[in-house]
Amino acid sequence: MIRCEELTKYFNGTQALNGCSFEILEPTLTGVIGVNGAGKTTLFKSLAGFLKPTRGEAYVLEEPAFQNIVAAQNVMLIEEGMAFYTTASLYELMESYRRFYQNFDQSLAIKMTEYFHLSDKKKYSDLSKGMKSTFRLILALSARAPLTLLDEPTTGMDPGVRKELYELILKDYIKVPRIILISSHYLGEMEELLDSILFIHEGKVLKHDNVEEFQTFLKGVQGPPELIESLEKNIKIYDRKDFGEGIRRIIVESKDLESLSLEEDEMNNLTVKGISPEDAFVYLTQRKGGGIDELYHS
Ligand SMILES: Nc1ncnc2c1ncn2[C@@H]1O[C@H](COP(=O)(O)OP(=O)(O)OP(=O)(O)O)[C@@H](O)[C@H]1O
Repeated sequence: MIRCEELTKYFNGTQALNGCSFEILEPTLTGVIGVNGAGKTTLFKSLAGFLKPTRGEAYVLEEPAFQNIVAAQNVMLIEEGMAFYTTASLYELMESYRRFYQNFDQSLAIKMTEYFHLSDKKKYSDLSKGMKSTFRLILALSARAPLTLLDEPTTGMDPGVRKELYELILKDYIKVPRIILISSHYLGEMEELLDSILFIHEGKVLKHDNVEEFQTFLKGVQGPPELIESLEKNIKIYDRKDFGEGIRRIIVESKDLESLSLEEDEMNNLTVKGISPEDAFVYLTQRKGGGIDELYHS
């Protein structure tokens, strides 16, 4: 239902996407994660047909997305910088979206604005940052578009409202399953909501898998430095920390650890712990070198 084939986008020489390829054929609630500048917004804008690829293609319903009316009518993208008629009331904005999206659920939109105490007579420009995000999300869910792209949907919201909106997204998805992609820096908060994660790094897909895989594919292995050192020689290490007192911890891939087929006495000297997807994301993207400490070395 959506597919990117070697999608590449440069802005005046700046690489935003660089051979990004993946496909999603079934309804899903997928988190799109990546460090600042990884290319998430560019990917969303490409799928929404706003950006002409430099190379490759983004397809929605088998149609190339760029400036394609079929694609546009089936994609709803919300992002912080989206342009609204600033003088229009929330009611007028809802009306204009209702006219464009054939499945727009107006009664749901009205119920949601009432629930979040957003007067539909107010102008969008008069809303607070968090209220603007809430209203954009109301529009996005009410549109019931087959492809719903939520770019940082909880910007400016306090933790309580964020929690309610995650619940809202999940309820709405269960009611009307469709492809919903959510980019967010709050992976830890969203984890329960998602079924899959699309991990973008330097304009490419680094990993696209279900949440369970992200929860299990890295492990922390802790034990005496000599024993850990013997493991390090044979497998890829994502992180290493010496805690003193004869304890060292390394982060490795579960499959690599299994491939070592360690003896029982070796295993008894090691503590193996799971790594959350949020921490896995940090280990996979961390800069090489000494980290922040390095900045303070004279
Ligand atoms: N219109 C533009 N003109 C020039 N460069 C751009 C433009 N849009 C994006 N870029 C560049 O493309 C790269 C990817 O940006 P993008 O906004 O897609 O990243 P992102 O993953 O959404 O980042 P963030 O998490 O900070 O929102 C960045 O280096 C950015 O500076």
